[in-house]
Amino acid sequence: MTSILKTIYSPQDLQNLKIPQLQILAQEIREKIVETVAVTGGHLAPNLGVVELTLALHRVFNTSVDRIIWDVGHQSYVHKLLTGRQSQFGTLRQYGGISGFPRPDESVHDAFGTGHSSTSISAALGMALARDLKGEEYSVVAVIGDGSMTGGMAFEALNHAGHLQKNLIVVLNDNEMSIAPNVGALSGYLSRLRTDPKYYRSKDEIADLLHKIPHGAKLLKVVDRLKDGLKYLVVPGMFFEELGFTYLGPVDGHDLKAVMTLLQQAKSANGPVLVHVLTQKGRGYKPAESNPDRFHGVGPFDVETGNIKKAEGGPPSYTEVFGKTLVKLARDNEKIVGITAAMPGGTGLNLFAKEYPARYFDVGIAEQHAITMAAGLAASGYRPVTAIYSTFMQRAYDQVLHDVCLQNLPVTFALDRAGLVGDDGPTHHGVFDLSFLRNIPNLVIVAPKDENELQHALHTAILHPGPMAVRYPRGAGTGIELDRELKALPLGKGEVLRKGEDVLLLAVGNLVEEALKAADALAAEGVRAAVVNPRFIKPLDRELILTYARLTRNVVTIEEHVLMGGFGSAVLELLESAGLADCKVKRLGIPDSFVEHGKPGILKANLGLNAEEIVKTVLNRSSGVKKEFKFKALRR
Ligand SMILES: Cc1ncc(C[n+]2csc(CCOP(=O)(O)OP(=O)(O)O)c2C)c(N)n1
Ligand SMILES: CC(=O)[C@@H](O)[C@H](O)COP(=O)(O)O
Ligand SMILES: [Mg+2]
Repeated sequence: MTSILKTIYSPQDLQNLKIPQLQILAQEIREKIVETVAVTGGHLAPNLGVVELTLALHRVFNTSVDRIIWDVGHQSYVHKLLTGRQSQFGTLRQYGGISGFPRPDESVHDAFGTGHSSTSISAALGMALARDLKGEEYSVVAVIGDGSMTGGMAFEALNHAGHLQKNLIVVLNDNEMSIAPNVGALSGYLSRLRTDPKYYRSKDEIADLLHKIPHGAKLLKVVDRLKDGLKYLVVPGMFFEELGFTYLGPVDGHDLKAVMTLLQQAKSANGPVLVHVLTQKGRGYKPAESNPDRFHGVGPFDVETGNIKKAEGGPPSYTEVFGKTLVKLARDNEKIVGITAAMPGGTGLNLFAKEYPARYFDVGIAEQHAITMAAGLAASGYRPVTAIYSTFMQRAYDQVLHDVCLQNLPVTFALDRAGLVGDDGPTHHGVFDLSFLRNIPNLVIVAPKDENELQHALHTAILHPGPMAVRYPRGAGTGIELDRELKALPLGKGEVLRKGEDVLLLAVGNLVEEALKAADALAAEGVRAAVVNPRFIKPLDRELILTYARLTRNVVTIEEHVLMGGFGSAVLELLESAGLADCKVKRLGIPDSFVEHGKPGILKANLGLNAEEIVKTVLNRSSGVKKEFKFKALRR
């Protein structure tokens, strides 16, 4: 049988397909996504759940003019397949290939860039306002998941949109899952809408009911004369109705015809409309259906078995070491509480949740709330540990500054995924935290060089009487043996790992290992490089850094972070304050541009952030001429 998918070059090609053909197409799309993501890795389960919804959206709306904004955007693969990117689909999330998120620079059909959650309704409202100001006509649709609907921004936008009464459609894709099962009162409410038969009573049923009771007919007339008639008695989705939205649904999100009908109604309605669509995460691929959490974002896997390909017996991830250490620490300290913003698995806090359910809080996708709630707990004698990815902490800047640091409260910020995360790309690289945290008084920042130092850093943070951020990267640790006993790291003290007089290599976190490799290679070239692990980014080990800066008069800073305001900048500030402004300094890091997606190894090499590039930098600087150099890893 010829493939229908192969005949789809643009959404226009969907218009003449009949429902049975669209259903076959849905099956082909699922197969394409499964076979591709099995190789590239990516957000499998979210996409399998929105196949029919995306087809229906493209049948009812024309994305050459209408705007669809995909919240988070991790569920946009179907949309990409339907909008001219089929031939590039195999390059999904690969270096130089198409992104795993919507990107207006990739296609005119991508109306808005996303990656961080709960932005879609605000962006859609902005577009609706612009449309009306310009006197244009098109539909604006925000597609948002039930998890993303727990984010504060989504509520702020619903509140404003309901007030403005602009034409705007919000499609709520309700699969009862965030990455893990969704949490919160709203989630409970949606579940009641889904399952409680009284919410389904039709207007006719209620009319029948009223006719059966004494004076019911009179009551019916009165109610019908009210502004919104029976709606106030019977309409499901009252919460959204009260916010000023017309609520449509719930509808089975895998019933193409029903979804198209409802979207059509939404399109012709006046004012803001919320369409409640029920979908199944992972739909159509058994391993993902039965384990949607595991298949939310997944690495390469075997299609037949669903087994995820993972290097056996490799070192534990930083995340795992963090999770296990927290469990260990919590055993002796009942004041420790763990907080996640909808990422129990990703942050390793699931381990803590299992051991200490009463001291564990998943707040939903609500980083700002998580931090201020932690401040409240800390102000009441607890030791909250908030485990939030570096990139998502960007959301909570003021909460960190105003609610925690200004009051010098003992909150630990466990910043996972600090550095280049790889395939998720610019929306997710954790390369800004040092710049935005370093300037906040009272805050201590530690960047452990390996997973052993991470466990000690976490212990130190919990003992510290004020706020402390511990930043560590995505993925596997170095494989170093973990000390059995946890020890407190002396605050603001670094360590000398290699003595040398010619150049000082100052690397942050996991790049210390690259600096050591570089020092080995430099020694073979006759260059004596000192390697210092600063460990604390704030406060810096002033004495140690200045001693070696005076000795070498030649400093190279290395960080997987933007150069502006980062660690290298802190070193420059230190040198200047000590009258060493004339010391030679080269800062290696990320220039003033966003880093694309790709494997971290490729990205780091491009940025000069591996041992080989560090050596080249040092040799070229000391000789003053570009010297040929063949890198050979010597030890380690
Ligand atoms: C601000 C922010 N915090 C956390 C995340 C990580 N994250 C990505 S998708 C997701 C769950 C989204 O759930 P939902 O919106 O229901 O989409 P589904 O995957 O269920 O389709 C989370 C927590 C994020 N992208 N942005
Ligand atoms: C879409 C999103 O924000 C998350 O699913 C993210 O991709 C998870 O990243 P990790 O794979 O690093 O946990
Ligand atoms: Mg969901």
